[in-house]
Amino acid sequence: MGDERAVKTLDHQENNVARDALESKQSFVMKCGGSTLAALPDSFFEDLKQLQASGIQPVIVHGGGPAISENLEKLGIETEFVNGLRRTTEAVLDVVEMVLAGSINKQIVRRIQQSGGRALGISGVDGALIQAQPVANAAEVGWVGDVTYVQSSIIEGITAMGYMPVIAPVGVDANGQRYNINADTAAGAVASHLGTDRMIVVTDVPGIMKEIEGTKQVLPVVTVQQIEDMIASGDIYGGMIPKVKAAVGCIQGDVQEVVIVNGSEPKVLSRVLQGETIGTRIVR
Ligand SMILES: Nc1ncnc2c1ncn2[C@@H]1O[C@H](COP(=O)(O)OP(=O)(O)O)[C@@H](O)[C@H]1O
Ligand SMILES: CC(=O)N[C@@H](CCC(=O)OP(=O)(O)O)C(=O)O
Repeated sequence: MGDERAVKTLDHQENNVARDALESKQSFVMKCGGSTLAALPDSFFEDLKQLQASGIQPVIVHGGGPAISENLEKLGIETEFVNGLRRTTEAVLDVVEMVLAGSINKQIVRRIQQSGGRALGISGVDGALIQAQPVANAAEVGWVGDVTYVQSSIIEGITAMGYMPVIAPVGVDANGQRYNINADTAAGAVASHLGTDRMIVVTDVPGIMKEIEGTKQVLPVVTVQQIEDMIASGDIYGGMIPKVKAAVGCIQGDVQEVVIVNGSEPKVLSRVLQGETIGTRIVR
């Protein structure tokens, strides 16, 4: 066998072709959180299918944090989060890949197919789709990755075949090392590299909320500055932090807006795409 470690670069070709093809059609990236996956009604997937049938190309990136935690617990493997990132040992990484690229990914693909849509599941490892490097605080969190590149020609290939890609957020580097990537971070990177106009983040709350005069209200629009202030004040905390950070990261590029919505709202995706005021829009 040759020295596999000598192969240091991963494929970076043809992304411009992919971008041109996707830009000629309306596409959007949808991130679907583990908090909401099981509760998503059939009507959510029917809406997705209708969008696909009308020629819009959805690209899905999913999470699955609660299912990972459940499986780790069953196996007696300890888990903890450091600033929203799961401390990922080799043993945790095995379970992360098994759950995200296996059961959760296939569950979503099956639900889309049941609604009559066409979906193809893939993880960030396949075709080196999501290329990653260790996060800055890897000494603390272990095998957690930051995205360095997204091989978007693979996404274009899948959509050109008439399927919507369903992507599990596991990354890979040139040495074949796998990384656990926060799903919001992965979705933001996919949206940025594809250059889609919009990313829709589907979660279990109706948007970014703030207490105003004693009542919790959904903010219809927030700017990057407001997000920074709300993180500093503690109004945005926990699982909302990686979402807003991913949003801020991608709206600094080609992505025009990121919308955070509750997946149980009827026809939420098509309503966002039609420009209805729903959830929270994050704008520059
Ligand atoms: N300002 C905020 N507005 C709404 N939700 C918030 C806010 N700050 C923190 N959160 C929390 O973020 C959670 C969503 O993040 P998370 O549980 O990680 O969802 P997902 O699995 O969809 O990624 C909400 O359920 C809520 O507890
Ligand atoms: C590094 C890191 O924390 N990765 C996440 C990946 C899954 C995820 O992000 O799922 P949600 O979108 O459901 O939270 C984890 O291990 O839980």
